[in-house]
Amino acid sequence: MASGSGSLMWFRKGLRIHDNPALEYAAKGTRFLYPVFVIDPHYMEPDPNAFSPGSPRAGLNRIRFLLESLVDLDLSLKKLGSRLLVLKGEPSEVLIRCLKEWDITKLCFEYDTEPYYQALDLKVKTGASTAGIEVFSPVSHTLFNPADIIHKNGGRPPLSYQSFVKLAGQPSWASSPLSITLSSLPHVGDVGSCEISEVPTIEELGYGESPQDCFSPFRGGESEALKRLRESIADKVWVATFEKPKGNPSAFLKPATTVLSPYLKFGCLSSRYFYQCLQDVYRNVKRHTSPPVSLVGQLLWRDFFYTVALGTPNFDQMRGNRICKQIPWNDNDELLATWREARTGYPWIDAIMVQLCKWGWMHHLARHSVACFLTRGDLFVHWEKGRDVFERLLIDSDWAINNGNWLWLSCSSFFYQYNRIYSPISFGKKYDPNGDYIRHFLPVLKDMPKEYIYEPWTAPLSVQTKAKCIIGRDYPKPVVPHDSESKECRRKMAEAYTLNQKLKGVVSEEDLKNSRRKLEEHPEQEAKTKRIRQKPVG
Ligand SMILES: Cc1cc2nc3c(=O)[nH]c(=O)nc-3n(C[C@H](O)[C@H](O)[C@H](O)COP(=O)(O)OP(=O)(O)OC[C@H]3O[C@@H](n4cnc5c(N)ncnc54)[C@H](O)[C@@H]3O)c2cc1C
Repeated sequence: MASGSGSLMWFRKGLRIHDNPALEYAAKGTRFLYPVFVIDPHYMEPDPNAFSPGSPRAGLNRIRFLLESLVDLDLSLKKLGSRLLVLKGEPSEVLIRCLKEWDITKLCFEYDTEPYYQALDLKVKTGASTAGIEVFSPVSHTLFNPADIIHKNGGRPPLSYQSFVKLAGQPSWASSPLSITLSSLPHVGDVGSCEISEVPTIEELGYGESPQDCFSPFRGGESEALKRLRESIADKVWVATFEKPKGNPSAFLKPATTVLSPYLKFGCLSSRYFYQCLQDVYRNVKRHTSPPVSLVGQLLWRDFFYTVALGTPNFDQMRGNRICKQIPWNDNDELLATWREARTGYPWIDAIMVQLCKWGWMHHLARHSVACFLTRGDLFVHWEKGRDVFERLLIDSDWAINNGNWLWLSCSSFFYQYNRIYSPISFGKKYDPNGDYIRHFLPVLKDMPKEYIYEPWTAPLSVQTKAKCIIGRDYPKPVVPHDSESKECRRKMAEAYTLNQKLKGVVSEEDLKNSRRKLEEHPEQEAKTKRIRQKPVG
């Protein structure tokens, strides 16, 4: 048995010292404090069969970002007289063993709305409570408590941003300053026989040399988050005039938005602290933009999706999800692979997918473009498949926000104007006529003249030869012809919407099969699909 009673602070997200109510409570009135992070092999161990380096659930960039965040947290804890205890294994088993071994009387961790954590936390809470251990699990990942908003709305989540904002009002904590610094923490007690390690390196986790083409420019950790936040808010005019969706999705040397999403995802940055800093800027300028387009408006979008996700059973799938339109998406894995592997033949789409793979982050409108292209715009592939790719590769991958935005972009929920399709050619050209973004992420096209950079298959052979890029050999021809396929997608969406209306959201498997068959039996469409599979256009 270890040296006496103490508190255990279980870090999962919330990888920070500032504004961390669970950590503060854990540190209060205790002799020993055990700050713990459990490495779940399921999340971290390499998957040799994955299409790109990483584990089954996370790409290498996000694993690296997490490890960097843990190293930074450990350093901060050390400055306060403590350290991070890293353990490995199934988290609930590891935790319950530690609680016993260290004679813990108080267990603290941030409340999490994700289904994975809801199930895990229930196991841990039950184990701890049965042993008479106090459990403190405050809501501090979001501005509001999503459960409070659902309660205020009579037990159902608000389904529009406007109604969400109205219900939410001002956050209760906003009027008093948040706890930003801690001067010291209680020591770590005896760790007994528990196997503790330092934060592992990416190599120690079993990943070989990091491939050069998978290296995000964004470093993880609270220190980096606070630095980035300070830099973002230093330009008061920029903050005051911020308006989304305005902004250039192709800006990569200096992105048009804050790139704070991965830090918010892991809780290296408190969304509440971010919110207070923005309010401070607003107080010091004559006028500023407002939700939904302002920066505070972006944080409210985040809370909106957290609230709907918590209150919607099966939020992350089409089947059994009452807010999701039932659409007979195709399961064409070949089409999916061309999209995922940046082989669609549309440089704007492929460059974005390369940025996803290399950086794990892209601008919001770039995400719009590729999500629309995969689903209702061109390929008509199921949004859940695109969601999975984003979920694994984004460094800011966030269960509620990612699913919410895929539902949105595929016109399955929240947004229903399926006639408005992003052109994979003209949309990017509007922002970047020279195609610098494409040239950077797709160097094979770097010498293609600007007239052809968005449609290289239209370049005469002499131009392709001069640019050292023959279409169909060095870079693919378009996987589908956008003009006709987008028309076809609109037709399928119209048909699916009519069916959904008829069925009022209750669709049986049989109905779905029938509707899929109807679409496939359309002779005109069948002929076209065959033509496309055999011979890509261009
Ligand atoms: C298909 C698709 C999938 C997406 N998946 C994710 C995801 O997994 N994780 C994620 O954080 N964002 C996701 N987004 C939302 C958005 O694209 C990113 O939050 C944003 O681009 C992050 O960049 P930023 O931090 O510079 O944003 P900023 O514009 O600087 O906004 C500040 C913060 O507000 C929040 N925010 C901004 N836009 C949104 C939005 N539309 N919905 C919810 N919160 C928002 C983010 O936390 C962001 O960091 C997705 C968007 C699409 C279209």
